[in-house]
Amino acid sequence: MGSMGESTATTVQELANAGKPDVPAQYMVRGNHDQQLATAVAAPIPVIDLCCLFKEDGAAVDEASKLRSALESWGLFLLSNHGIDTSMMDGMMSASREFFMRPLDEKQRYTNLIGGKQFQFEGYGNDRVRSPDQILDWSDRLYLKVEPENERRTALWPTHPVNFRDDLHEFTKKCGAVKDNLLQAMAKLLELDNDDYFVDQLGEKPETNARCSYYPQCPRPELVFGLKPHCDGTVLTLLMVDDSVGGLQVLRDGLWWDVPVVPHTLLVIIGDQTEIMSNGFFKSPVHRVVTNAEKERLSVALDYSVDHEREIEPSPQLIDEKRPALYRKVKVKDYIAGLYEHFSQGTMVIDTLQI
Ligand SMILES: O=C(O)CCC(=O)C(=O)O
Ligand SMILES: [Fe+2]
Repeated sequence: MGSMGESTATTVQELANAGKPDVPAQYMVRGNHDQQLATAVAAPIPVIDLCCLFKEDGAAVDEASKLRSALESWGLFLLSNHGIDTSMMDGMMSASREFFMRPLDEKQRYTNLIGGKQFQFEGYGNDRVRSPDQILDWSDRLYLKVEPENERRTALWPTHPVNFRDDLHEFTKKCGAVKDNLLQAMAKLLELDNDDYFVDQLGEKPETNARCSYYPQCPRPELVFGLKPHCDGTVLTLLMVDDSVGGLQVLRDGLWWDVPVVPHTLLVIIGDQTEIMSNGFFKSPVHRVVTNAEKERLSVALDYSVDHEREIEPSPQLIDEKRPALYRKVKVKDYIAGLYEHFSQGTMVIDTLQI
């Protein structure tokens, strides 16, 4: 097991495959976890039709108001008609699934532990362990920076299955267009004078990261998180989830809700950077993944961040006497660093910026 500043050397997949009836204490939720045991209710999360948003008719107006309400309330929504072929989505999901099914020693070639010890963000493995009392998540992950393209560390990109690299490259390209369209639609909703406001804020070297997550079956789902409650620290996340098992939940009004699974939609999750730039008009939701005793689960996410060297702040167009700036200006690099500190402690970094 890892000590301070290291990651765990054991994968969750190995723990799950050992077939023990219990889980190590480090994975068990401690303290106040009454919410963990509560059964969540299916959230009435809307499905937004991307093409419809860009039509020049009444249907577009209705779709935009659906989007506004989703952004102001849930902070996440499902997206249909996004232009990504179902075959490409299925291909990317199965490439990711096949990767996790490869032998452990093969996956370890892409480890996120340099020299078996020192943690780096990219690669295959688990979260960095920062303190002995950190609650660990029941998931393994392959984390890869996909943009800027010239910063890809191809050595960490799996060679098996053989289509993995091409699939991820193509999927990234397609999702990039979806992200730009969404950011334009969001700027329009806020009546910013430039529809490209958010796209421009991304800067010269925006960062996109891919996260393929694998949540093995867990013998103690009532005590163990697949992924502990957090907000995404990005502009937004595009997510493909397993269509055979749920597990993602979102917090609203003090209750946990199940996010419904609709095959071949993309789940869009608003991140903290959008909450800050929109001066809180759009919310970054607290969400988590619960574990399942019978079924393993898989997800593939692309998350989009403003260039780490830039600063973000509420758009001046969204500030007035009635609604002053709600967040301080922050350098994205510092924000992301703070995010991981807070994540391991189970707290929210955005709270530190509130004015
Ligand atoms: O696996 C999922 O459904 C969600 C993953 C997630 O929230 C994240 O990676 O930030
Ligand atoms: Fe997330």
